[in-house]
Amino acid sequence: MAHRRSPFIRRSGLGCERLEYRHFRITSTLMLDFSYPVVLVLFVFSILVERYIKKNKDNPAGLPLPPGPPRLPIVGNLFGSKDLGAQWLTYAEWGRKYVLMVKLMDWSFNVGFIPYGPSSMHQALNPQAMLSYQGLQLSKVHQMIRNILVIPHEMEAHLRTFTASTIMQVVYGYEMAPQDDLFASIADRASEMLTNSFFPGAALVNTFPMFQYLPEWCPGAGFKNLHANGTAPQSIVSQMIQKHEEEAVIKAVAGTTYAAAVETSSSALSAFMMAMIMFPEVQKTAQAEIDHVTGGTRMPDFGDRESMVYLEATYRKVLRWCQVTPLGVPHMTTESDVYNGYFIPKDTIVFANIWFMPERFIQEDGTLSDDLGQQQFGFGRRICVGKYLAEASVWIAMVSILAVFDVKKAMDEFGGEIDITPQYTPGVIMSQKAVAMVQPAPSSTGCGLLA
Ligand code: HEM
Repeated sequence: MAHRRSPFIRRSGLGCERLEYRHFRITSTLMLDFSYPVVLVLFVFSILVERYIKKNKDNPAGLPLPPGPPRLPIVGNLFGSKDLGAQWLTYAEWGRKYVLMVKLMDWSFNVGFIPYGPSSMHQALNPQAMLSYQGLQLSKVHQMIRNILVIPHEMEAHLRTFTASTIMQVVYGYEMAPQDDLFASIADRASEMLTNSFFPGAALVNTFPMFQYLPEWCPGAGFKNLHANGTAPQSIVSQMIQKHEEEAVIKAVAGTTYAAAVETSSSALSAFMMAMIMFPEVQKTAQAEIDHVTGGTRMPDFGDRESMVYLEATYRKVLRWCQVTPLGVPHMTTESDVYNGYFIPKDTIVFANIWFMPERFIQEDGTLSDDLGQQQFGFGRRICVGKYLAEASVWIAMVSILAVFDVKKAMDEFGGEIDITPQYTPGVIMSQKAVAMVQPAPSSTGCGLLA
């Protein structure tokens, strides 16, 4: 039976490289003695033989691979996506055609991107711990509001600084400089490389372990000094040091957390700004609710969250409307497995395309599920550990911005509104380039509320 590979299921890039490298070496030796066509035939033949032997060993029953688009020898469907900038579109199309992907979610993949034992991280980010960060989050969000007021046209930078400075404090206990922080810029460069390297087609290493190769000067390496002089504020890193975790583990956890947190949270906030520009009536209703709860005389606080139903609905809708990680985070099978009669080879990379599947909110009996739209934080035991922190940060930023500003389209030099074309960046985390402008809302006293 002809075996075709599912679009969602790709061989590990590393596995392919090893295979190609081995054959390439054989090829180059043979090229000294034979003509090119002979070498080519031998090359392809050797691959087929190796695959046949391996397939029979791992899959003695000869089960088929899940259905998928036609694939090329060696590279599989590496180049199959015609939307390399928006892979989730192609994968959604393939999903409808070939696989009901949501069912694959039930798998228990044992993916170990990072040595994830440390309980410190889970303790530091669990719902109870969130109370201890509220003061920090409020101070960071108020700083952001002041920054927006001073330099309103650098909106994206302000959103990013807000998320980065909160995370730096929580993870490293490090107070970032208000602008151009050296460590933040180094960490951002590393994060950018990481988020662009998830897809098997990407040129860079496609898994998290790259963080263990980060040079000493990257965040994660400075913690020894902090510890030595005993002045480190409480943070995930300092707690791990106190528990005598291994240095490599601390680095991996800290670096991963920073990378996982900053881009995602600021992307969600960009989507919020975009939504406020595109749906001004929603903005007005949310602002009216905020003013009703605060009386327009103070900044909103976490204690107001339960009273702001419309804002809560807006928050949930924004996160669903613009899936920050439309393909989730790829997981890799550590063993060969069989699912619904299909053979899933070891080292297969599996994507969960969560980009647009309304069906996930409908139960088998046709009624709506009580899913609150949280799939953007992943699934199963590797679900986003920073979910509660992210929710609190994104919510407080949204409510604070709306309490103080009206969000509008930016103006060009002739005073005309600049139209918005939502654009998504490729990679594992997508973000929108919102062309936004803010001005103090008439209903509030602007930054006077922060005094
Ligand atoms: C809107 C913001 C965020 C979104 C949409 C988001 C989304 C995700 C997703 C989809 C995953 C993969 C889950 C899976 O493998 O199934 C993930 C993992 C992770 N996230 Fe987040 N995240 C956000 C914010 C944060 C924050 C603020 C932190 C840290 C404070 C964080 C830390 C992590 C970590 C450490 C992992 C890896 C967990 C593991 O592999 O076990 N994330 N996130």
